[in-house]
Amino acid sequence: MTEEAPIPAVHLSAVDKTFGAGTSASVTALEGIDLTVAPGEFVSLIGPSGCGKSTLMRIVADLEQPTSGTVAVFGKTAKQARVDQDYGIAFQAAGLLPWRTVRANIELPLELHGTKKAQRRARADELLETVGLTDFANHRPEQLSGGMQQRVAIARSLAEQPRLLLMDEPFGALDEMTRERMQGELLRLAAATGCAVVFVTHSIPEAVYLSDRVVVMSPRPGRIAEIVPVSLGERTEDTREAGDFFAAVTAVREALRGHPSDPDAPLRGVDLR
Ligand SMILES: Nc1ncnc2c1ncn2[C@@H]1O[C@H](COP(=O)(O)OP(=O)(O)OP(=O)(O)O)[C@@H](O)[C@H]1O
Repeated sequence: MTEEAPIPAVHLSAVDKTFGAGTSASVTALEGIDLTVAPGEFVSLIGPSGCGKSTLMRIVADLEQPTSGTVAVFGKTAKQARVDQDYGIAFQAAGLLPWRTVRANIELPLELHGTKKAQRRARADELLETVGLTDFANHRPEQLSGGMQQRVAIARSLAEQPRLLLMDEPFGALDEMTRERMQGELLRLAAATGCAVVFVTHSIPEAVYLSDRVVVMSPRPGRIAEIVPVSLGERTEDTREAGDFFAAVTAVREALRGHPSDPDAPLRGVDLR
């Protein structure tokens, strides 16, 4: 008996997106995107500024509609998946409510879905501990550093234990040390909950460190130029120093440049460090 393939976390087929179609200001942001993300898989999107990474994430999150093509999230329409809270979102700007405490921000998605107070509190305590902010539960976002605010946003995105996390440059505002620590924490959380992650970044090493596959996009109109598989096994302190790690970084860099023989090709908006 053959085993049936599990329903993908995300399945995009022939997705195009044109903003302002039919006007003189028409912009084709995405063209012919085919992408499947398996349950529990970690996939990063990387590409030059304006290549449509955020647009792609917004389409999966049902915040934007494709001009053509189909989108399925756990086999459902993007809209149904949103209604069913199948995914958590942590996008660039932390998007916290300034008048709510850290705890109340983390509890918000649970509150909106009618979770009882005691359960909300218990879940928030757990998440505060996970992101190392227990001592700041009663602070307001403005009393925290940018990195701490990002961690609150990540805790909030995990509140409902989603099977899928959509993260658009969540670590962009963090200093290097905090960023590396958060990368480790994210991998631990993803492994512990088994959730799939789609992650936008401008950093090649970050994409390689985190991902099972790195999706390299071409300049606008954004197409998938190449998908680079990363087989580094379990990440440890030493992973970033390993030869395999540098080989994968080089593979992504070359895919971004289009071909290896053109080292000076422009890579606007991509951090090569
Ligand atoms: N709401 C919108 N209306 C019109 N054009 C848009 C809209 N949103 C995005 N675009 C255009 O679509 C293209 C892709 O934008 P998008 O933000 O998805 O790129 P990105 O790869 O995430 O860029 P960056 O790396 O700089 O964040 C850009 O040319 C942008 O100007």
